[in-house]
Amino acid sequence: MNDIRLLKDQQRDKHPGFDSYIECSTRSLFTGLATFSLGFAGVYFLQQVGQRYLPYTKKGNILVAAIVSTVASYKVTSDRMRACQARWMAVEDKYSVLQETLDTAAPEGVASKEVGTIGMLFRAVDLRNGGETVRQHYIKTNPTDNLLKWQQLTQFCFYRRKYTDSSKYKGGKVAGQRHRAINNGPEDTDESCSEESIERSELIDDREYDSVASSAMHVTKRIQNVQHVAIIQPYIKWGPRKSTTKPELLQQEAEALVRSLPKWNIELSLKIPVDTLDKRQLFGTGKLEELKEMLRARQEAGTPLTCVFISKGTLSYGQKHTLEQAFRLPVMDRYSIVVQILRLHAVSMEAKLQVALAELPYIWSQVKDQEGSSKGSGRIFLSDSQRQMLQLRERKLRHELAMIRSHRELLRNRRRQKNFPVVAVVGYTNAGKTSLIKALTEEASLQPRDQLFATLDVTAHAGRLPCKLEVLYMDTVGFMADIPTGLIECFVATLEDAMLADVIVHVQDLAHENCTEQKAHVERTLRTLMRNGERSLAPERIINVGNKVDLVEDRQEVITGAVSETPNGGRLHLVSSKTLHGIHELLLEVERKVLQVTGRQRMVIKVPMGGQEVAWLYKNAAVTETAADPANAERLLVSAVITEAKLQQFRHLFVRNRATG
Ligand SMILES: Nc1nc2c(ncn2[C@@H]2O[C@H](COP(=O)(O)OP(=O)(O)OP(=O)(O)O)[C@@H](O)[C@H]2O)c(=O)[nH]1
Ligand SMILES: [Mg+2]
Repeated sequence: MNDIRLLKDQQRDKHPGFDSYIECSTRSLFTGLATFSLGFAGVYFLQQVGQRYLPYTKKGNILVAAIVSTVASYKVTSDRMRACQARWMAVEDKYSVLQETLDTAAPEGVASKEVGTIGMLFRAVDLRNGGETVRQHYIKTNPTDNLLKWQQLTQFCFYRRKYTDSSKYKGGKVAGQRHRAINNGPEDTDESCSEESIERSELIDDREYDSVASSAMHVTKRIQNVQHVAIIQPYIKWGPRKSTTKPELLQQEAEALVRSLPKWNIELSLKIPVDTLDKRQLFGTGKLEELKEMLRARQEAGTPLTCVFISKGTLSYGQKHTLEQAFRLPVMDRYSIVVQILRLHAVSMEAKLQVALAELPYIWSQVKDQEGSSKGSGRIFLSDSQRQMLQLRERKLRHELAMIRSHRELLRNRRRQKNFPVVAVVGYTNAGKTSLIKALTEEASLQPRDQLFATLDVTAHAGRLPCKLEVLYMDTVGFMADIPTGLIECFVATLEDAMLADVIVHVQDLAHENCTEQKAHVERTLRTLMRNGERSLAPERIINVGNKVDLVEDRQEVITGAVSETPNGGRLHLVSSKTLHGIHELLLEVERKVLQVTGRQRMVIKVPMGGQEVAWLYKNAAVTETAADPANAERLLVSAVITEAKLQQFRHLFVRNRATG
């Protein structure tokens, strides 16, 4: 008995529509039974009424009634059962939109657990007829897709299974190369196929890992399907754990996170007061019932919800499980939504590896919660080999990242040798960091986007200061409050460059209602980062910039408020990266700070025409202008920005030589 219950629980976990399917089939059977009884009684009665015209015996009457009612009951039951199956299929489809995993118990033949993209289709239906049902279902649910596409997809599956069967963890470079070629399409096959890059791609494109990750977080690599999301922002109304940020603003941020994912539509957005964020079902029983009812009513009214986003940093396994059972929809938290955004926006290999590493603490915490809270059944329960896979993956990711970082260190040293002053641009996500760098450097290729975490790679962009000195602006990953530290820690290393920069520009979004809180959060994080780093957050290295001033021009109180919040008498530079208002003044300030912090000075040096001095200056200082000396035709006036050390060297090499010579 207990075994059956356990089996049922497992099925429930794997198939969210299981319960309603059982319910629906039971109803169908009873309806069939009722049809039989009523049909039998009805036909028998009619025969009795028409006895005069139907001259056969009572036994004959019973036989006719039994045949007619059996046929009717069979028809009703089978129609209803088919409807139940169709409903289950639809529910499975909705659920599996977020989970591309495939039942490991899939029968031999078409399916393999390596199949990713169409895993959800395989999962939803019986495969025993070689995928024919799948094909029918696919064509029915995707009327715009043709058979060709279906064939391509199945081929893709077969190839993937064929070439990825030799486990990536056992080596097998050739298999890996093919796997990668298939995975990324032909355009990627030209890429360098060095051992390192292949190994890194294998780490990123690991189907076995993907199935664990998608069941723990509901995240996927390829966001192809439209999602209909209900956002619920819980907030503590009273007490010491009450957030300093207004719930409306938290809710807005949650909405902005969802809007950062293409094809994700917000169908419903609510903020709900709670006593604590730690309760197993998060909300009070009455509230939970109300929410369940509301979501159900929405679904019935034709709003096709596909997931619920509870805007809390991390939900424990127990909370997630309870809420998923209650809502009958996948539930995501801030961590998993941010991971989904990061997966989407990660372009460089370093960013991809970092996102991959950022996912692991979450999966481990869910496994730990699950083991602590239940008997161990359920979706993300890990087998021993999956645990080993995760541990090995973590080690490999750390190793690869360390390699990339040592390369980054090399680049940093090279930059130092070249003596480029570095200006890091930091700030809350979406504050306009990329836009500001675009305005400062006039680099057309930069693409600011109205999305959270649009920039995930630290990139350097050359720009010229008004004195013609060349500087490097570093674009960085944005900060965000209420993101678990485990997630951001992985990106901290990319911020190392920013922390070691000569000058730090802190961009603030003046048009954002929560500007003050955002600023405080960035400063807190910077202070923590600096504590671990080599340099301090001295005020002379910081330039505070109030961006998007064009959006608040008519709201003087916003500007006055922001200016008065700037600490230690520091100035807040009001700019608009869009209209370029205030950009020139900001450049002058960057120049002033760069010269001050790096000990550089602007000077005009008289050197002999055609001498070694000019070449030396070009190599060791930033020459901004040269002109003939009006007082002496044999001399040249060289305007340069030069460090104190280089100036001493120049004096030592040329001035003393000249004096002695
Ligand atoms: N009106 C106005 N919009 C701006 C200004 N600066 C940036 N934006 C807009 O703000 C949005 C975010 O700009 P980004 O430069 O991508 O912001 P970011 O800080 O780099 O964002 P992340 O990389 O996602 O952290 C874009 O839609 C920009 O067009 C400005 O001065 N005025
Ligand atoms: Mg950016």
